[in-house]
This record gives sequence, structure tokens and C-alpha cells, in this order.
Amino acid sequence: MKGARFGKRARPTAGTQAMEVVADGLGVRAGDTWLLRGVDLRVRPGECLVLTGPNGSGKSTLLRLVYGTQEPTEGSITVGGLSPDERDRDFRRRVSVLLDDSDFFAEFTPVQHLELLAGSFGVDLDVDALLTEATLDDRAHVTAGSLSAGQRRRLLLLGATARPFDVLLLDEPERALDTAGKRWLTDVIARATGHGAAVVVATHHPPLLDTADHVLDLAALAPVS
Ligand SMILES: Nc1ncnc2c1ncn2[C@@H]1O[C@H](COP(=O)(O)OP(=O)(O)OP(=O)(O)O)[C@@H](O)[C@H]1O
Repeated sequence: MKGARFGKRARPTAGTQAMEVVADGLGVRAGDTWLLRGVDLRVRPGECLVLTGPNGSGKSTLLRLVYGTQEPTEGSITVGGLSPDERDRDFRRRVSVLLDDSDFFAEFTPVQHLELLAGSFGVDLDVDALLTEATLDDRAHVTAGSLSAGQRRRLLLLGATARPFDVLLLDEPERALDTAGKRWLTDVIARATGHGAAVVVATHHPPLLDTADHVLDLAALAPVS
């Protein structure tokens, strides 16, 4: 199975193997407090797992564990059979993320961002088509720092999804998006799974639950102690 790709002219360079995300008995403790405990999950290629739960229930923490920015206190997590490691270049080329702290170059335009992305991944992106689809075509040549919050979010989503990947991790991607933007987001996720990616999305946006193969409600986990 091939990795997910976007853009009519994108060519496969990275991420040509399907990857599965598997966690078993995951737990994270900060001081005396367990932020998460007893998390089991399995996301196969082509599947979408939606993480739900109130503020502070551990959704972002779980995504950081999957990306390897944080280590579990107990249990195991593997991505493609290996321990996640965001410092590993091959891992980063196969696992695409939009997390809380994701950012862009404020002085670069959306076109320049996509050209940089294409160069980094060695793919030939259809920049005009991507920007049109994200409704950023009329903002193509202004600096990203002068975009509105929703436009910035669209650019960040393009950055995460217009490149090749086998696993896609999104933390509340719906933030700042208008109704049309949320519909576009749903399409982007459906396309990613359609191309064989394993997708994990933390969200407060109920319609994304409809796109899920699995839902993990962190509020429903056994109370941690
Ligand atoms: N480095 C840390 N040290 C101690 N506590 C932390 C740390 N990071 C997060 N927490 C706590 O862990 C809990 C889970 O936080 P997390 O950001 O994962 O929740 P969330 O479900 O993503 O919340 P939200 O919906 O508000 O984004 C919170 O109570 C938070 O205060």
C-alpha cells in the first residue's frame, strides 16, 4: 500500500510503506499525577482514530507520545513497529503532524511555504490547485504573518497534508476554521485515509466523529490514580 500524497503531480519519494500505530497500557505521570493511564489503541493503515474528551483530558499528551516528543511512564507505543522518535529524520518524513506548537515562517508567502515543502520532500506539488482548494488562492503572495487566524490554520493544514506521509497526527485541526474550512478538513482527512495513511485526530468538532473508524473518549477511561 502506498503512503498518502496530495497534489496531482506529487511523486512518491518518502513513506511508501503502510504504518500502524499501536499502544498498549500507555500511561504518563507528571509528579504524583497520572495524566493518562491504561490507554490501548490500534490504528491500521487507512483508518482514522478520533480522540475526544474535555479540556485537560490528555488528548495532546497522547499525540505527543505518538510523535515521540514525550516518553510514556509505563506501557508501550509503536509506529510502524518502532518507537516513535521525532528527532529521527526518516520518522519525520513518514509521520506528519499538526500539533499545538506547529508554526510557519511569518515572512514567507503561502506559495513560498509550498515550494519549500516540495523541495524538502522532493515532490512536485500543484501549488495553484492546493491553494485554491484551501481557499488561499487570493492570499497566495502575501506574507503568512498577515493572514487571518483561519487562513493561517488552512496554511498549516496544507503544510501537514500536501507532503507525503504514512501517518498523520492532528491536534484540534478545526480551530479557527469556518464552516467551509471544517468541511475541507473532513475531506482532507478522508483523502488521507483513502490513500492508506493512519490518522489520529484530537478534536472538539463532533462531525469529525463521523469520519472516525475508532473513537477514544479519554474521559471514559478508568479514573487514574
Ligand atoms: N508537562 C506537563 N507537566 C505537568 N502537567 C502537564 C504537562 N503537560 C500537560 N499537563 C497536564 O496534563 C493534562 C492533559 O493535558 P493535555 O494538553 O494533554 O489535554 P487536552 O485533552 O489536549 O486538553 P485541551 O482540550 O484543552 O487541548 C492537563 O491537566 C495538563 O495541565
